[in-house]
Amino acid sequence: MNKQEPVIAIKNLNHYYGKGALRKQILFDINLEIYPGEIVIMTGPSGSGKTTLLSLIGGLRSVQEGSLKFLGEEVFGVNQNKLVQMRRNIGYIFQAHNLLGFLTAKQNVQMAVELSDRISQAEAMAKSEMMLRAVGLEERINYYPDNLSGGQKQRIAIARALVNRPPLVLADEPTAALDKQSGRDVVEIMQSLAKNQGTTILLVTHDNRILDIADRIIQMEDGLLTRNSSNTVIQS
Ligand SMILES: Nc1ncnc2c1ncn2[C@@H]1O[C@H](COP(=O)(O)OP(=O)(O)OP(=O)(O)O)[C@@H](O)[C@H]1O
Repeated sequence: MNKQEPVIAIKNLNHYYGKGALRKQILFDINLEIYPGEIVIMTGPSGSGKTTLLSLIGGLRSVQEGSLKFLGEEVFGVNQNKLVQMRRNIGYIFQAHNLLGFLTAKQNVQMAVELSDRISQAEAMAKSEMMLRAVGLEERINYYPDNLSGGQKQRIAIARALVNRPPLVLADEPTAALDKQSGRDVVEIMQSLAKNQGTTILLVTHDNRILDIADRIIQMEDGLLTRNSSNTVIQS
């Protein structure tokens, strides 16, 4: 696997918040490579810099210092247009799943297809239905998010993130609001879809119960990457 070109290659990355006397370094000399098809889980205490690193990798913040390559292309120094283009190749799954309440499950997923592809509405609809079936929501495609459980909403968010088959999916605490079983279901769906599509997943979590789905676990502490090793948890 490591012979392939990395999806993400980070070298000597630093990041700061604030200006002047209030400027504070948050990330310190991060070095990290993530390869196609890998599932990487990032753990670490609150405030250690996980979300900051995830948002840099996701093109949601500009890189201030160091090198970050996405699919072989340098992200440091690029303009906002380039960042927007980069985001089209990334699926995002966040804790507050950001579904639009006035759209049904199917319309929420379909919107992501229509935004990124120049395909017909019929095709977009078919793709969305197929994806919602893949996450086990075939009975709920015409429901509005308000009438669905937390786990079901998170599954729509997964369908939306994966429907365009992006090379990279970023997930920030995708199970935080879910009970044990729903959390498990959600990550197993992500895992199997990712393995089928060859998608790379980087997932931030405090949830120790899902560590076994990772190929690799990395840990942040006080802005430093303190662990970067293959997962030794027995895979179920
Ligand atoms: N926009 C911001 N402006 C200033 N400081 C910030 C900003 N965002 C985060 N921070 C600070 O940067 C540090 C790292 O925050 P970050 O959200 O990356 O940590 P985290 O590991 O994701 O935490 P959590 O697990 O609680 O989400 C914290 O000390 C936080 O207070």
